[in-house]
Amino acid sequence: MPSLHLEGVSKHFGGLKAVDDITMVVPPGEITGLIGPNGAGKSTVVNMISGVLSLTHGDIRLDGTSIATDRSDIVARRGVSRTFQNIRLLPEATVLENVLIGFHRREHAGVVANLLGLPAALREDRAFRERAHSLLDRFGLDEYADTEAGNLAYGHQRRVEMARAIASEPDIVLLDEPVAGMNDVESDELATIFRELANSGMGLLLIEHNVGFVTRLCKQVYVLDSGRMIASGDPHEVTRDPKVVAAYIGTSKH
Ligand SMILES: Nc1ncnc2c1ncn2[C@@H]1O[C@H](COP(=O)(O)OP(=O)(O)OP(=O)(O)O)[C@@H](O)[C@H]1O
Repeated sequence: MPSLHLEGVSKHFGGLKAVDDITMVVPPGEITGLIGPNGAGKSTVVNMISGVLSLTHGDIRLDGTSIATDRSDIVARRGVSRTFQNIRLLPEATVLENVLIGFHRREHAGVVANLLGLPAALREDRAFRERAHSLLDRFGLDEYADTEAGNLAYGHQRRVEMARAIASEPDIVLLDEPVAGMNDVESDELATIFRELANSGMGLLLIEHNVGFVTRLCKQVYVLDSGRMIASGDPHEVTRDPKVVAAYIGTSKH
């Protein structure tokens, strides 16, 4: 399973260095954390990895191959998938249909075969539906398979987004604040799923405000503040680092 490397990555918006020369690794089979106060640059990092934003400097490599200039659909096809901080489901499509969209990367039968309804496409469709149901089951959503996604409670919508993100069996998945707005029971359930995904070999990058959640789950954590990487390493040590404490209570010098 490949790992993801960010090397000297920067993003400038005019004079603002939203991300400034950061280097980090997301290894396979592990949950890696990316934390930092509001405006630190976390979403900008995710947007650069996933091909939504271009880089000002630096390189992003997946298994040694640069993906830094790839468009977002290519990045997804190469095996890097993501969820969004603000849920992006098709609200009028059913939960099952939303998850089926996630299989796009693995579609082999081809667009023409699909349009003509040829047997290979039909078989693939059946296989995808079965897998989508088992994913929904894993996320405790199967009873909602035929419900319009927009009618689900917020916490359930977030789960649908995660099911869709892992439907393509990505090598790396970027989770942008997955437990925001969830209670402890819901976040514990997700923590179990995240551990299972990592145990299956997937590399997870967890972007979170909830430092306790990150500390419990991650082997390695990176801390951003005003675009700079101010600490990285074991989460228990990093969260005691005076620079990190200062950044979180807003006393860091910029
Ligand atoms: N498209 C943009 N144009 C100009 N500035 C931007 C743009 N996107 C982000 N920024 C700025 O870059 C900085 C980093 O923002 P970013 O959203 O990456 O932070 P964050 O750590 O994800 O914050 P939060 O935790 O609040 O989501 C902020 O100062 C933000 O205002």
